[in-house]
Amino acid sequence: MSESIHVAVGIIVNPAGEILLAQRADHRDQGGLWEFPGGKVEAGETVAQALARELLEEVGITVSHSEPLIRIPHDYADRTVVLEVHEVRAFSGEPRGREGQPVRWVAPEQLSDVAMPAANRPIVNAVRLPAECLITPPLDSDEQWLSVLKKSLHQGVRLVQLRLKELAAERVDALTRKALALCHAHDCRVLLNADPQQFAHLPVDGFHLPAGALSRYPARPVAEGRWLSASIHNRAELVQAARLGVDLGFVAPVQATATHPDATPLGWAGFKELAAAAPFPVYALGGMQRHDVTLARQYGGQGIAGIRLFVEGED
Ligand SMILES: Nc1nc2c([nH]c(=O)n2[C@H]2C[C@H](O)[C@@H](COP(=O)(O)OP(=O)(O)OP(=O)(O)O)O2)c(=O)[nH]1
Ligand SMILES: [Mg+2]
Repeated sequence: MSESIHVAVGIIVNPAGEILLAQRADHRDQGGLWEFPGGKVEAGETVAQALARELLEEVGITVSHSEPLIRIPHDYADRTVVLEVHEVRAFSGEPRGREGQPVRWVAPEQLSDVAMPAANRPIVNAVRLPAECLITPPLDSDEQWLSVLKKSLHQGVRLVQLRLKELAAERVDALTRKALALCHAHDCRVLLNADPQQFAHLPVDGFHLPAGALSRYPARPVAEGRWLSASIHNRAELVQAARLGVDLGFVAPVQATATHPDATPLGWAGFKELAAAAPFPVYALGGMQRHDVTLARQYGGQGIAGIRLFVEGED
């Protein structure tokens, strides 16, 4: 295969939280589809430099600061691209299509309805997902479990993975419904760690699959429009998760953790390698503290996840 094409892609966010899209001209590859402005990284340029140059050329804005969001390798039939996606919130100038292309602002929740190149699906997921995810602790009592959830919601969590292992189906059902009522009142999305087919009737936002379950499904077991996430500990599981078309992954353990004392930590270097290869956003899991979010982003992750993230004084 020929060498991959590095592309600097800008998620330009306005003060209302909307994202700028531009339409590719019909005669170009991916013609007629909507894209995030950007273009090829030229020899000798950093991604940030290429992005600043492309955004000035294409939409007439001057970038003051950009932050890496996600890196997506993607094979098209005729070429391989690596999209280096940065978020741009600090810029001057009013964006306009300087090459005659139509541009428009779109709310993050509406991005999934726009026709975009295939490589953009994980980018849209990364834009829509928060930087922190709570995983619920082992269940001692319903009250204790729900109180951790409430406390975390008050601290701003916007994504929760409900872990209700080894419970009877009726208990999973009842607790999930209680958690959903709390979470949705706080605009927090809910992933249920349970069999997606068995619990398809629950109005959760998505399902989470443990790594050991990935090989059990011949195809994505969750309809489009609902999230699918997976636990990933190594390259082989990452490949399985990609085969199923998961939307997000939890890579673990990044650091030593009390819940899995026998597992060998990946370290940030191991996390970085898996994050770079993942064609979807990944959270760092295992021994995370809230301030690790900066490191996780730096190493190519979407952010951090953990059971004790929002409980003060613990890791
Ligand atoms: N800019 C941009 N490119 C994307 C997106 N999604 C996606 O698959 N691509 C692909 C399409 C192209 O093969 C490649 C980007 O190249 P480009 O055509 O924008 O490059 P460029 O601005 O430097 O244009 P040119 O001067 O080479 O014509 O990446 C996206 O959201 N934004
Ligand atoms: Mg371009």
